Order: sequence, then structure tokens, then C-alpha cells
Amino acid sequence: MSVPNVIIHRDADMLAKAVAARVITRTVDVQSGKGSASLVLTGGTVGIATLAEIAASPARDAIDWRNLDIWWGDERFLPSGHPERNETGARQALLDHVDVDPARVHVMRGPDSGMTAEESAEAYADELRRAARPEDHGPAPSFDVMMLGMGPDGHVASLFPGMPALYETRPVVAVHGSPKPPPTRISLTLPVIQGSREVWLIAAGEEKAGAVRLALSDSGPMQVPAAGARGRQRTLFLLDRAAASKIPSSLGRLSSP
Ligand SMILES: O=C(O)[C@H](O)[C@@H](O)[C@H](O)[C@H](O)COP(=O)(O)O
Repeated sequence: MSVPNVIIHRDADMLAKAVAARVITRTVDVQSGKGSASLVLTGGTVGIATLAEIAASPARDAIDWRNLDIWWGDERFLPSGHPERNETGARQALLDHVDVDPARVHVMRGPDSGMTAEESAEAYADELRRAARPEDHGPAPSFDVMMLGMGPDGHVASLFPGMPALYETRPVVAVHGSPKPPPTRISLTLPVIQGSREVWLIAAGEEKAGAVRLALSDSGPMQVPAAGARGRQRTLFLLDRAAASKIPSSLGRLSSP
């Protein structure tokens, strides 16, 4: 697992713009190397703001949208089209505005599919398994970039502190009783997160500062799930000043003055 690199931007707005630029550049680099790329999206405020900034960027068409797989780190178990679904936010902010291949937009199904949360998690695990290549050495693709938001309690995706989902070895899990509403969710698990080539944890706001500090310390993921947010080749902690305000200054330098 890679050691996190901390990059600090002035505020949440600059953070979303800078991450958007980074997504575009990274995707173009990966596509020029191997043709297609895979990107895992996150819900949450900064996650969706980042997608809106990608949509607004004139450079967005440098991406070959037809050769991109879109996945989610987690989803709220609500019917499709529900305004609280991470998918709905991502479609409105970005996916409805670019030429993605609908067959490569891999959504986690809601109750309107007729599936229970457990069945939906299994269906997603099957989809991941089908997409995995021998070089991924596991039941899920080794994603090129996984973006993760983080809650003030240190949760990432829908992996909340102290919950059994953190011990899960299957790639996808149904989560019940989430402390952040809605209570039922579907989430990728730590082994899949840690199998990603790059993991980018994105956080803004003072209420995240304590969790950011712990996620960079040697806390275990059981207490602070974000401490398990590490990619195989690269881990970035992309923060605004407020979210970075409790980390030792040796760890990060301000990137946007
Ligand atoms: O379904 C969700 O809510 C998310 O995927 C979740 O993991 C989110 O990214 C964090 O809670 C941060 O959310 P904020 O940026 O809104 O604080």
C-alpha cells in the first residue's frame, strides 16, 4: 500500500476545481497508455462539486468518454432517480452532459430493481468480477482512480466506524443502520478500495479536520475507516485548508495560495 501524499488547497471551491483538473489529466494519461480507464465516483458535497467542475471544464473533452468505466464507491439504497442517490447527483452534475457509454456506467441497484440490499450488493460484486482482468489479481478491477469523500466520523464510502462491514472480505456489502441517513446502503469494502491503483481521499471543512489527522496517523480502520483509504500505487489526500488544519505541517504544503 502507498503512503499518502497530502495536497492542500485554499478552500472547498478551489479543491473541487483542482481535483476536477486532476481527474481529467489522469484519465487522459491512462487512456493514452492503455485505451480505457476506470473511475470510481463518490457522493457527498465535494464529490459532486468535483463532478460539476469536470463538466464545466473546457478540457473535459480531452477524455474519451466512450472508453471510460464509471463505478461507485457506495450508494444509498433508494429507487433510481431518487434525489438522494449518489447516482442521481452524478448524472445531474456530469454524466448527463458527456458522451458516456451507458453500458459502462455501473450503478448499484436500488429497491426498485426488486432486489434486497444484500442481493444488490451481490449483483454489484458479480459485475465487478466480470470486469476484473487476470492482471487485477482479485475479484474486482484494480481501478485507475477511486475518489472517496469522508465524513467527520472518518467514514469512507459507506464504511462507518466500528461497523462489521469493515471486516468484510467480499468486495461489496449491504450496510444497515448507517449513522448517516439513509440507513440502508451498498458499499465497496476495504479490500477493493485498497486494490485500486490510486485512491484519492477528498475532504473540505473544519468538521473533517480531526478525522483527517487520524486518517493520516496510525489509527486502525475499525476506528477510522479513512485510515484504510490507501491505493496500491498512490494515495492522495486532497484537502482544503480547514480540513488540513489539524495535521502536522510537515505533512502538507499549501498548493493554492
Ligand atoms: O453516500 C454518501 O454520503 C457518501 O458517499 C459518503 O461517503 C460521503 O462521501 C461522505 O459522507 C462525505 O460527504 P460530504 O462531502 O457531504 O461531507
